[in-house]
Amino acid sequence: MPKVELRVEFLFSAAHRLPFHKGVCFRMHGHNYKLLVTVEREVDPATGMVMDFEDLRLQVWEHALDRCDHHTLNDFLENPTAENIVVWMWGELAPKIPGLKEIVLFETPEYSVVYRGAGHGS
Ligand SMILES: Nc1nc2c(c(=O)[nH]1)N=C([C@H](O)[C@H](O)COP(=O)(O)OP(=O)(O)OP(=O)(O)O)CN2
Ligand SMILES: [Zn+2]
Repeated sequence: MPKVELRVEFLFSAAHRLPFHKGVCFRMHGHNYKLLVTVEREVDPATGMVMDFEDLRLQVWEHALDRCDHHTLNDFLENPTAENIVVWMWGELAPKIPGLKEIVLFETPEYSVVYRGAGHGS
């Protein structure tokens, strides 16, 4: 069966401060984050789906976003840069979501990070 990438978009809000930042991000502030989660699997011939979009949505909220949305990220990440947040999310989601392929985290509409797991790239 063909492999297809399935992607779901999420929006959440969180507060953070960057304790090692030399600029204004040292101070507590917030972002409306956008998250794109991609799963790649073979299409199930019985359902015609990689997985149900709704199942992926529920799993991402349960395993990662419920900890983040309307919370202070410094409560569980020492230095919650976008890079550290996306790596933390990967660690939470990869064991639960077979075929997790890519996570993209937008901290602002212009600034984003992409992570595909430790085995990807050099
Ligand atoms: N490589 C990284 N650089 C920066 C990060 C990061 O996580 N990784 N984070 C920040 C700050 O969190 C900062 O808040 C980023 O947003 P900012 O540039 O302040 O843009 P805002 O939209 O929040 O504010 P405006 O003043 O309205 O532009 C910095 N760098
Ligand atoms: Zn910030």
